[in-house]
Amino acid sequence: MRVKKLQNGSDIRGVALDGVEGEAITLDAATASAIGRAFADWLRARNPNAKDISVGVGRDPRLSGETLRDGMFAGMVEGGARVIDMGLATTPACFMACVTEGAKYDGSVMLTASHLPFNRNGMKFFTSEGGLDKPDITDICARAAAYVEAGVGSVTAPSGVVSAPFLPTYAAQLCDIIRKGVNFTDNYDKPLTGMKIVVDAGNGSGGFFADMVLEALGADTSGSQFLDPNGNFPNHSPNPEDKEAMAAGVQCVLNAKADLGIVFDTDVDRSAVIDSSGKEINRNKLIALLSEIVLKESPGATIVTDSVTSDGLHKFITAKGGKHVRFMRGYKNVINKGKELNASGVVTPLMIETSGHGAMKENYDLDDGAYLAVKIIIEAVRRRLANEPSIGQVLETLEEPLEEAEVRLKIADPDFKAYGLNVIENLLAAVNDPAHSLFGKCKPAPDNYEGLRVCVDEGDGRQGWFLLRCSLHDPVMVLNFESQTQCGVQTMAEEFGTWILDENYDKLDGSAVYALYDTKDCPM
Ligand SMILES: O=P(O)(O)OC[C@H]1O[C@H](O)[C@H](O)[C@@H](O)[C@@H]1O
Repeated sequence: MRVKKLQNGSDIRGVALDGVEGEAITLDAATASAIGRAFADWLRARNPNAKDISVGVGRDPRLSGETLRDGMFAGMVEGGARVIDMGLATTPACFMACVTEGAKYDGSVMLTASHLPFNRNGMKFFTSEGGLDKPDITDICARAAAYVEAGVGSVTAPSGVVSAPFLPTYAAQLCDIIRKGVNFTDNYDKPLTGMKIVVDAGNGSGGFFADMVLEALGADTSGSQFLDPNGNFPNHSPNPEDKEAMAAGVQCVLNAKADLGIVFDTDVDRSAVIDSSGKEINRNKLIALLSEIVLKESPGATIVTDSVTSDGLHKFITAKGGKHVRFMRGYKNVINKGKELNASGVVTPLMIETSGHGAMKENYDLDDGAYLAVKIIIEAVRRRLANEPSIGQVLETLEEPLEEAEVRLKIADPDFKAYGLNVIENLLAAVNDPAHSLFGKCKPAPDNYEGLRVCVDEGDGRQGWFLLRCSLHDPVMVLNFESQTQCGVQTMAEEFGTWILDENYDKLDGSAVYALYDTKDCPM
């Protein structure tokens, strides 16, 4: 097993189960044991004087979860740690266990591969300072690789592991936040009485939110769906970016005639909501809604997002008096940028990716889908009682693109990063070259933090854009388009496709972009 290859940015990801052709297991109990021991060592190196190192381990419902957990426990105990089994958990709850009285573990691990298919699994690591960063994971993987090489590491769960489920404590914390947030109702204990809120947890870890939070606060959650944890994810991918998942959530809200619907990803670090009319509030719309909420609390504040957010979102935030920093893709990049701005005195209450990973300064800079849902619920109740327009109506001023598309172009070069950066550099030269006829009326967008975002004048005051960047992890280039014109994406794709053909990029597979214009069907 090549442990170092399992690093995926600030997480660990691998194939943990057989069953998918061509996907051999890369993350087994022995590897988990080595990683567990490495994490215990890493924590000990961080706290050399600590008498005792405690580590909590939680997991999502993946079928490989218990085997990997047992391996981790074995390695951690061999590494001298005291281990606590938190059982079914969410990623943000695992962090909260490091800062909550009564737990306050030195470290925690969440076994999850987010929304990826059933055969994958992975790990996210926390201390009281938040999620570990890329260099920390590199360090842990290097330590683990040495244990794997030396052939040490038991995979049998040690005896005496304490079981201490943390979700009830975490849910009680969320209930308290809602109670304090809506304390203008005369029913402090059950402030959601009279509200119907449904949850679609996609059979991930998020089902607890329906009974332990919403029902505990008096809401009617009947009609909620896929609350039971099931590692086969038999209904839809638990992923608020996924069209099928959102369509299922919309149907759930409409069938139940609910005031609000909430869709979680598997490990609940991401979410989206649906208003009572069935309007999907994910991606740019979710960011807009949360911006509206935080800009009321902190007028003039800065909001950090990833790079693929829409022009409409930028206008929305600035029209509300906020400042928008359109940073890079990658939730850790977005969160770290927000932390950096806050540290330098720039008020930045919200850092959020279009994927639904959203963190707030007031909540430990932690990307927590349940916390975002809590903020939106508080706002929905406030608006209802104040007879203000509903949360869906807030988004009426958010301009939405007429068409949008994302394609991924494979790079067949071992040095794919350098290859991709070179393509981007050449694209910039072509866009800046007035003699270049290819892109006609276009110019680089200001503030490109990654790749190249190109603004395209589509005539009659309309503006589209496309963004070419290197994937954070894969040997691919990612190309996003947004257009305000019918067939505008097709036009931009054709110009881009022609350009890469002219440039003879023999290691860049353009088929996904050609497919956007080979078909005469549009709009997207
Ligand atoms: O660069 P890409 O391949 O599109 O991947 C980007 C994505 O990678 C991971 O999934 C991270 O969790 C996301 O935060 C990030 O947006």
